[in-house]
Amino acid sequence: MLILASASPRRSELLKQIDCKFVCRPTDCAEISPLQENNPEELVKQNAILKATAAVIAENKDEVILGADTIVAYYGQIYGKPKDDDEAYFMLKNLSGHTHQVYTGIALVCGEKIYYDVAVTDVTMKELTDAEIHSYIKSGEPHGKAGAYAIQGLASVFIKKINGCYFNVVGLPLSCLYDLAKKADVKL
Ligand SMILES: Cc1cn([C@H]2C[C@H](O)[C@@H](COP(=O)(O)OP(=O)(O)OP(=O)(O)O)O2)c(=O)[nH]c1=O
Repeated sequence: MLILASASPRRSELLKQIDCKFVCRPTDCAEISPLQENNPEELVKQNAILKATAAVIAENKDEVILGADTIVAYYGQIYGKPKDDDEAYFMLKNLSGHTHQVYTGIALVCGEKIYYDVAVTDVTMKELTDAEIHSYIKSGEPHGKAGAYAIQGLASVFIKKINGCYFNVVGLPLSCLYDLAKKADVKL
């Protein structure tokens, strides 16, 4: 049985999209912050592993547990989920008119073994006016999204170009997960 160690509705939706049977088991584990680890690839890898291992139940040894973590990286800065509207404004103002990277780490815990991988996608955002940013923040969509936007939502009209996996940006790089599951000999 696959366990999704996540509260993200996006991750659930993406797993359903590939007809995967799973159960959600979100945890409240302490994550590593960008202040502790400023390498984006390392940060999402470690947090994906932390989330997956936190969901392990010792007696259920045959479970396979999936954890994931998504962040936005722009010019040496790492943006997670904005804590309030001001931080959302700061992130969107900086991302406006530029190309940034979205990193998602995925980890599969299978008994004693841990398999992991990291996907990265370049996303180019249009130049946004202050009015556009404020009206977008008012929609509430930035809340709970790394980098304060959702490519799959209202922010889709702000996206000029992407290079890499779209599903990675939404929170779960599906082709990367497929390859990792094959490596781990797990059926999705
Ligand atoms: C950039 C971007 C991020 N996101 C979301 C995906 C993730 O849910 C979220 C990043 O936060 P995460 O900390 O990766 O995940 P989460 O807190 O939502 O869920 P959990 O830790 O329980 O697994 O940002 C989008 O939905 N669309 C986007 O375009």
